[in-house]
Amino acid sequence: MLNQLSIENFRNITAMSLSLDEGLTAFTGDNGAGKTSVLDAVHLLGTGKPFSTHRINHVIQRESSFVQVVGRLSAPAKAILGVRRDRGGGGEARISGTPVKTLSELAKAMPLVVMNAETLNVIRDGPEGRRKFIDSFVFHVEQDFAQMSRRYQNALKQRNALLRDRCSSDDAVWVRDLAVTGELLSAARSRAVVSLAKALEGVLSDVDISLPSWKLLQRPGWGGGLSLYDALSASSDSDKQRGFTQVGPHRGDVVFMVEGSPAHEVLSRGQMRVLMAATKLAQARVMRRDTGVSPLLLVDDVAAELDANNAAGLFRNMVSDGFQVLATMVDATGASAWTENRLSNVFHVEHGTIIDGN
Ligand SMILES: Nc1ncnc2c1ncn2[C@@H]1O[C@H](COP(=O)(O)OP(=O)(O)OP(=O)(O)O)[C@@H](O)[C@H]1O
Repeated sequence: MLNQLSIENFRNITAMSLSLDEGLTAFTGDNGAGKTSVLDAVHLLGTGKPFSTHRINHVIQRESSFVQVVGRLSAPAKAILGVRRDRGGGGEARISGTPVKTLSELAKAMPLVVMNAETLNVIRDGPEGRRKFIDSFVFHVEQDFAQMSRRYQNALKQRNALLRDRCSSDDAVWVRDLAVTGELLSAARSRAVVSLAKALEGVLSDVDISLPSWKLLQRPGWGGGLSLYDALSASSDSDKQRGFTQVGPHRGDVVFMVEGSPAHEVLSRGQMRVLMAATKLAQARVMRRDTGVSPLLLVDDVAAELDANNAAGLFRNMVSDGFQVLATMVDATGASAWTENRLSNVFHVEHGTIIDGN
């Protein structure tokens, strides 16, 4: 659990220090007050990167040369996490004073699940967001996934560089590496999809969301019942002509099917967001079950994306499941009722400052 948080120079937050509790903590305030920035700063602390942008300079406060976030954890182990990023590109991340070797150490120390407009719209948006979603989930539940994924991405980069430079005669070693690591990645995604679908059934019934008959499917990124090695060989001439690798898990997808069709053809936008919010809660449940560590839920303005009943059901379940939840909302009138008065704190934010907490 995250007990204490200090943020320096993050967007419009010059300096903020907070004590946090278990259960639901709400950040309220007007548009542009700095609510999302608090959650995004926690994301920087847990992953080394903000969720709002790929460019760290965009979140470093104007006129400042660095951003820094420090958090004190009481569980799964007592630890102090600290991340500092500099405008010039430098920075460091530490866990209890020791510099981390890879940012994934932060994610293991403080696993996060993010629900925001971007993550709730992945069913409607392109496959890249869905791959990112499933991979960030697999990363937590499968030990070797990060290493395997890095090896696959490296082989892909090397082979694509050869294909681009028309030197593909030398690509055999990379094709073998792609085939081996790609099959393993795909199998890991497949296992994740099965456990996610099972947990999602539970969430839908707990929250009382009814959907027409649905399935969650993994598309591996190559077809025809071939091994990846055979698919890469079959696509080799075409890859050489086009200058890039056209088959493999980097072209895979995770698709919700509803009544036999892709969900985005059948469901309303709101229904897709509800389904995805439920899927994120399912993800949190599986992460806790499989790793023994409760993820921290960052829930950004989700009440605005869902109808009152579904929002109430989801928040009630997040809290009764025992997750620590940090959520932004314009005001907290609904939140207290949703959580049956177990709202642990409300911080009112104005101009990047907490002006009221209770
Ligand atoms: N690099 C920066 N330096 C200073 N201020 C910034 C920087 N980047 C963004 N801001 C400002 O930070 C403020 C905080 O935005 P944030 O998204 O946290 O607001 P919010 O309270 O979540 O609002 P909303 O309800 O509209 O989502 C915005 O007013 C934005 O203009």
